[in-house]
Amino acid sequence: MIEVSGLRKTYGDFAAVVGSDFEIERGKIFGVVGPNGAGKTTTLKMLAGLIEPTAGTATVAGFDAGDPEMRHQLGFLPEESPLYEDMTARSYLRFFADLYDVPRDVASDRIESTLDRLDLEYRDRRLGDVSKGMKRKVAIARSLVNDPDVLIYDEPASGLDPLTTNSVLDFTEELREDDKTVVFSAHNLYHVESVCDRVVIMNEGRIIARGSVSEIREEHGDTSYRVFSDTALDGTEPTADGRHRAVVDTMAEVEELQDAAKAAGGSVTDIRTDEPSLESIFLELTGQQMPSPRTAADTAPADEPAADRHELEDSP
Ligand SMILES: Nc1ncnc2c1ncn2[C@@H]1O[C@H](COP(=O)(O)OP(=O)(O)OP(=O)(O)O)[C@@H](O)[C@H]1O
Repeated sequence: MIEVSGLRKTYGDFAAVVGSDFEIERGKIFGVVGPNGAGKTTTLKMLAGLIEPTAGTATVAGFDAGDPEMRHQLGFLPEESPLYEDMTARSYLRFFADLYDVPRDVASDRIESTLDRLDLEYRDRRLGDVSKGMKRKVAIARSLVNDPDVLIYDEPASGLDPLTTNSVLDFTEELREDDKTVVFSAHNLYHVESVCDRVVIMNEGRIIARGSVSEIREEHGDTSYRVFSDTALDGTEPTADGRHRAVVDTMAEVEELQDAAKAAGGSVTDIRTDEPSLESIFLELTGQQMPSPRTAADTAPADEPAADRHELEDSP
């Protein structure tokens, strides 16, 4: 559904996106994760045809990104989405449905069912008087008025309270059931962990990791195993409950301990796997702390871009 090859965007001698390659299948949810200034918005805007790549290609639903035909297949949610404050949710969404020439009765059903699924109250209240979370939900509903196949959401859950964040992420996940293809960006891995089929982690314009979150955990984190035996072995320490414990990094070492316990006339009684935390993976990959899960920390001001990105090996 989406194919990206060698996608690059430079501003003068500064590379916002250095050269991305990825593919997204129809009906999948794809996360673009990274700290401030990583190049997420630039990537998403190139996919949506809103900015032109310096090099490389992006194809969406068979069209070049930027082809006006592609726009009919696409719903885009910008990071900041100011709404017409004097309109109500209903009138605002009907207005956008008219712009897309959606027949009135179809639009009405679609809008009401989307707002039901988003659990949006106060549909006839002035948008200037509703909460930030409700505004975000209305902006999400707007992305769906033309029933597009592809949705591109820039930080859909950023800066929202935890309840609304969950509701927006759950809704995003549900779009898969409608066979929508969704690309969305987030500052941290928590926001994408349960929702995305695959993710790319970007830093300083580059994709630095890709796969499912569990694949990324496996590849980039240090899994360790706590092995408990009923016999003292080389490398074990006694525990308070009378057992003996060793901590090892590989399954081969676990097996060695099992063999050693057997040879000593005992056995391994328990093996616990300690998965690497998402924070440690993020820190290792990006050199930056991951913002706390689902908090307003997502709205923290952007860091300065790294200076060394000005020394481009791949300037046009
Ligand atoms: N029009 C522009 N001119 C110059 N530099 C730009 C422009 N747009 C973006 N940049 C720079 O490109 C880099 C990537 O920006 P981008 O908005 O894609 O990052 P991001 O990952 O979406 O960050 P955030 O999480 O803060 O939204 C940033 O350093 C930004 O300052």
